[in-house]
Amino acid sequence: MPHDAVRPLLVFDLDGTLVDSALDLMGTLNALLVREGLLPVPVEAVGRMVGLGARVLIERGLRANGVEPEPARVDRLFADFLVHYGDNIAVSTRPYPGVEAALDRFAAAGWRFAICTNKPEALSFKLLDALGLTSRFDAVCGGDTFPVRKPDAAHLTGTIARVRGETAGTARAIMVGDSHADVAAARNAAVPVVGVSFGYTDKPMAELGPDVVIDHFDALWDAVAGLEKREIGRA
Ligand SMILES: O=C(O)COP(=O)(O)O
Ligand SMILES: [Mg+2]
Repeated sequence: MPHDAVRPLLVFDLDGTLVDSALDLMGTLNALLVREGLLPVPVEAVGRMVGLGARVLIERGLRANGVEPEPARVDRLFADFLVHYGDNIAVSTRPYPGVEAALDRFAAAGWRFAICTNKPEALSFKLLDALGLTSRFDAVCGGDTFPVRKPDAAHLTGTIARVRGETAGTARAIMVGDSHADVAAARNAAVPVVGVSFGYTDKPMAELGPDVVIDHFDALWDAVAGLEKREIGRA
């Protein structure tokens, strides 16, 4: 197996990419909205609500009710969100079909894995623990791990540096994500990106401009092989 610093690395987004968490995320949002005397939002709205972290999710839930989000109210609801969602984080949430088989296949070929998510870091660990996935990842970096988050490149490059060390660079790292924030972070960091078509986005993934789109985790191997070939051709 090659030296750690040059081992290839898959960096996964979490919500809508590795795990289908829509019911639990929207369930917590709706519990909070109803508690505030507001209307719940339909689960189908997940595509235009999730992707920029819990705070933005709460703001969008308030706006969907025609309420301008005041910072103090968002702070209070964010604290409630952490508790309620933390207690219900894996009621319905499961990995997408084929995730574990794909991880097995890449791991057997020497790949390492990391998570770069806008979900708060503690909740990300809690969810991965509940699903028995934590040990698969060499780094789990949430929306509050660094001073910036996706779509900022530094969230992705910081995640890669956690795995490889500060000086190793981004060669042979590939991002896998479901939203605009993922594609933009990857582009900003000059890292190739696989877009999944089954996650949470208000625009079709193909329109967000990833290098390649997959419809199922079974297609990830060939998609990554194609990107690796292209990168080698370019080097
Ligand atoms: O919590 C969110 O809004 C999004 O999380 P993600 O970055 O894992 O998609
Ligand atoms: Mg996502």
